[in-house]
Amino acid sequence: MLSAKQAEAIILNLVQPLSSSQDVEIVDLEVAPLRILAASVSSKLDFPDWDNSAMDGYAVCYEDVKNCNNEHPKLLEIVEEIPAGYQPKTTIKSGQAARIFTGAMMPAGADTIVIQENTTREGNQVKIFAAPQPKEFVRHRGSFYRAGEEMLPPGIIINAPEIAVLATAQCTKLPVYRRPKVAILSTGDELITPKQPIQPGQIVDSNQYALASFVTTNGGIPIKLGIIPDDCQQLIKAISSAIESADLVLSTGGVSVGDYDYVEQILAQLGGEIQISSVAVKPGKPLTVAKFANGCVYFGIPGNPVSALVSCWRFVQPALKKLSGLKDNWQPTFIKARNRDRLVAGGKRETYLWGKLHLVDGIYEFALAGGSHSSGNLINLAQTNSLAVIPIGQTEIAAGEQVEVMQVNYF
Ligand SMILES: Nc1nc2c(c(=O)[nH]1)N[C@H]1C(S)=C(S)[C@@H](COP(=O)(O)OP(=O)(O)OC[C@H]3O[C@@H](n4cnc5c(N)ncnc54)[C@H](O)[C@@H]3O)O[C@H]1N2
Ligand code: MOO
Ligand SMILES: [Mg+2]
Repeated sequence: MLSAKQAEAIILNLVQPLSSSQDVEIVDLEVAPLRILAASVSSKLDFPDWDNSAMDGYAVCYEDVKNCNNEHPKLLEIVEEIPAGYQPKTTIKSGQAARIFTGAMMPAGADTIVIQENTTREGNQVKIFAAPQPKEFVRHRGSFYRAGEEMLPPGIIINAPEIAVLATAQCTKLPVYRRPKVAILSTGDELITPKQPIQPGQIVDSNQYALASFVTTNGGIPIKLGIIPDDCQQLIKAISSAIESADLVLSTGGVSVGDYDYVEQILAQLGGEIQISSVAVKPGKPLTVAKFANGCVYFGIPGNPVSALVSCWRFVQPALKKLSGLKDNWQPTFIKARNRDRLVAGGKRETYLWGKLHLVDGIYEFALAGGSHSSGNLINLAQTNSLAVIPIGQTEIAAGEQVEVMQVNYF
């Protein structure tokens, strides 16, 4: 059986990023948060575009004030007042100063700012009590950014800092990758929607909702195709239409060895190349992955609700990230943590136990979710932010020992 790492590598190899020429839409800056930039952004202007003052004080010529101190203050004549947004008119000469405020343009002739705390004002004059450093508190033109250089590279997610940069570049419309389309279907005769009255033997299709939420919070568009009974003809119809309409397909159920588990044979029948039919992980063993000629990658995800979400976190999320145009950081984040509870595993498969990471005095601690760690128990999965990983061959990690933990992150 494939290891989790091998399966991850196969999956990342199967998925190709959206095209930076065809799969792009132009959006307004206001709706750009959490989208992925599809092209490099630059500006025709330097930043800052003119020398300006970083402090409230006086713009002076350094040579005039370089030797002054409390005993020998320097008296300068104030020839102009420069608030932010005002264009200075006067060139500062030796013996002169301009009153200036944070963010205001430096006047010609001056090269240094003296903060007002080191001065006293006497009418039209200012007394300087402390020598500044040469060019102190001047933000020089182009010192943060040179016109024409790349400001933002393609393939990054847009958050508040990037929005600030884009606004500064006056980039009010920008190219982002379209959101990946992810078709979702639940297979199983026993499934009903949360709105239907429940009969004995039936269970609510929670996977459809969980997976749609997972896709949305990972930047994709979920296309919910509903519940498909364990019937070959109906499955063939639903699966082939899913493959035609989406970049990725996620189905749950029907991938194990039961008499009604038809998904893998249907994928092969529809021309899919089966790349993975099981992975040595618990939960999630019967994960089935196929690639279709149109580029669509199909994930046949085990039906148990915990297996379904763990498979999404471990294997679908990297695929979705790569597909979406993100240039790196596709793989989950693994960290070391101190293990609060005793953890046990079967030893035959890499085991994922769900729980919460806490940061205590700068050290991560993993707290196992209470209750059953059955892959059918979705109740104690709520509030999970991480999965403890117990390697193959290991059956126990004692409380207090170090454990590797996979963080369950959203974009
Ligand atoms: N003899 C064996 N039996 C099983 C094996 C095995 O190796 N040998 N593997 C087990 C493992 S591990 C898993 S995981 C499951 C996977 O089963 P399937 O993917 O075929 O899923 P189903 O049989 O259709 O359903 C399993 C379970 O999950 C419930 N389910 C299904 N869909 C949903 C849904 N949309 N929402 C909520 N719950 C759902 C379903 O009712 C079943 O209880 O196979 C084991 N068996
Ligand atoms: O692999 Mo299954 O997901 O153990 O329950
Ligand atoms: Mg089954």
